[in-house]
Amino acid sequence: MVLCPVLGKLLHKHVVLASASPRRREILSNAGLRFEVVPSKFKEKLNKASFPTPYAYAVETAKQKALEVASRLHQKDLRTPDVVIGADTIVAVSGLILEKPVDKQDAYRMLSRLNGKEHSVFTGVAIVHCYSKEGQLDTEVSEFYEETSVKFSELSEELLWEYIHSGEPMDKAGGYGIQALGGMLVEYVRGDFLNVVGFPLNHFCKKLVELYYPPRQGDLQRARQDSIPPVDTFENPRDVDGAGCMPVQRTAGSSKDRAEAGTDHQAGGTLDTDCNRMVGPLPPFPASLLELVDGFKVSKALFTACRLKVFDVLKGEVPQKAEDIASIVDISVCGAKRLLDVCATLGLLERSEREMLNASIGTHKRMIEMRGDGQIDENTVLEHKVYVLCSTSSFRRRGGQKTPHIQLPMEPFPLFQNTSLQTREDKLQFVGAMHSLGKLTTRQVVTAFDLSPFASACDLGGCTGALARELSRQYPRLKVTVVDLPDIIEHVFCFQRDGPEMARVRFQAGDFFRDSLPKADLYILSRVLHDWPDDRVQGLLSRVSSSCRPGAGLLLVEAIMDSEERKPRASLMWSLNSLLQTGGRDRCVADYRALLEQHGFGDVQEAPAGPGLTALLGTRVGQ
Ligand SMILES: O=c1[nH]cc([C@@H]2O[C@H](COP(=O)(O)OP(=O)(O)OP(=O)(O)O)[C@@H](O)[C@H]2O)c(=O)[nH]1
Repeated sequence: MVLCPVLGKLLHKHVVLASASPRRREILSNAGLRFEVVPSKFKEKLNKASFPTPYAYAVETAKQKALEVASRLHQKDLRTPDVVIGADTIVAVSGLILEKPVDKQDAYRMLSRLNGKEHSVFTGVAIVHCYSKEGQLDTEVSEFYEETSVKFSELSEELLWEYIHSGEPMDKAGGYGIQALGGMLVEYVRGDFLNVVGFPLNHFCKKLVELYYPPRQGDLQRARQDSIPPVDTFENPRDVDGAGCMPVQRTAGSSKDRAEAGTDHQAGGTLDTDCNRMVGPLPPFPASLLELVDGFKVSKALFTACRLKVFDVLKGEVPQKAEDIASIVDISVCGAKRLLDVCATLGLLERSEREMLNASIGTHKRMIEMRGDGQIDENTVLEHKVYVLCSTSSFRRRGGQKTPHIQLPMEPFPLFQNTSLQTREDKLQFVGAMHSLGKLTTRQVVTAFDLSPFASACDLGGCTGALARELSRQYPRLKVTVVDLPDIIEHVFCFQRDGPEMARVRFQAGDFFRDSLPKADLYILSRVLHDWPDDRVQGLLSRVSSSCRPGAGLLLVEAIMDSEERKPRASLMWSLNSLLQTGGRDRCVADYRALLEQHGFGDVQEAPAGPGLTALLGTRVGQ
């Protein structure tokens, strides 16, 4: 997993580490970077005296190491790498530069110099961007160094020799390895520890930010003025991508990078006028705002349980099973399970094994009922349009029949047939909410896996194309088709302005349950399956599967529940929500894996895809 978002910028590039150092390899791969290792053949014998400072020597050596690898790979007619990283670590003490000892005596000389003193460790780093122009190698070199101070204790001759005989000093700058036995020699370290070990990861990430998100004039001033970053308000769908709704972001990458990605803007950085403006570091995820937005669902679940007299049934403190409670209060078993799960996760019920036990809300019940009655009138239902179906009647068995599931209309996108979403304004508001919500995680979704091997993608139920836009931005060769209902596609223009990435995005109005699916190397179902009842999910996956050639991918993105379907709370709330609105449900990873495998997708991989979301990527096996 990539923790530092800027490392994601290198995710789709051919990155080469021009180093034989196992420590550098470990530091970078632990950080989530994917790269090839090609040790440099550059001989480290530059004339030290010709450099004004020790770090200038380290930086030049790092640069020469990286350039040697870049030109060797280019000449060998291998694929010219996109980025080559070189590094050189040295120790500087009393005006001397110490590199790796050549033998034990040399190690002894070095360690004796360091004994009882403070010294500096410098690592020079070169990041070389490579371009092949008409067969010629063109490079852009960025370089920096990091300094760390290290103080050795007073060490006895005996200890020094014992350490030298361990063999550890031989491949290490200054003759010691701080990360292993050599750590015992060190009294203190001031600065970046990893820099001593061989690679200043923190400074490296900062350098990438500088390269990929160069500051624009006015940013600093704006940052000072905007103590609270502006957020999407959901008020006017046209604002969603409009100016002023997101913190201003910078355009990424070198000019070549941007040209490839189709996001080139004027050098020097004028305002990024294409509308998504998600190219910079990810804006903070508005978790607490979303919690507030969804807060009414929590009280709604409580009031509903009260009105259904769930707590009365349990007041005898005799544990009851969900099935029994369902039967007593006359609701479907499926509805009871989900409502009780939510009540349990809210702490309103205690769970003992597979049974439910009333918790301590008894004495407060009147207050809850009074508030609940005031607000859950079945006609007003908290005046929230999307949640209009959530009333006690939604849980009732239809027509007194003992059906195990709630009966709900199963036409495509029932929300659009919901009486509360009849006007164009209502629909726009709903699509706008979906667009804003989707946009919060598009970047994490499209970078959860390296999708660069795919040439075409089809985002089924892709709504306004927020995900498609980000896909196109991140994968400059990818062509994306968004399929959604005509009612939704009709409103796309309200949310997407033209921009270079949109040239590779096309919209197809249609019903993915009925109409033929466009051919693609990768199909995407992002937050779609949970909206549909099981038979519809099976039908949709089977349609996708038969549209896939062997090797094609299917990317599922969903909020995942734990295997017992007891947490997280947000997923339980979503699952209850899905049941009430569309008859769907959220699932655990094993269920989604099983679904993928059942429909011919193997090698299923799993990765986080933003707050609360998980992505699963399966590959269609041969038919
Ligand atoms: O505490 C520690 N200090 C230094 C090291 C390791 O020392 C070497 C430094 O050598 P250099 O920078 O020339 O790198 P090489 O190993 O020769 O690999 P290249 O192919 O990149 O030239 C480096 O490996 C540090 O990791 C240490 O481990 N601990």
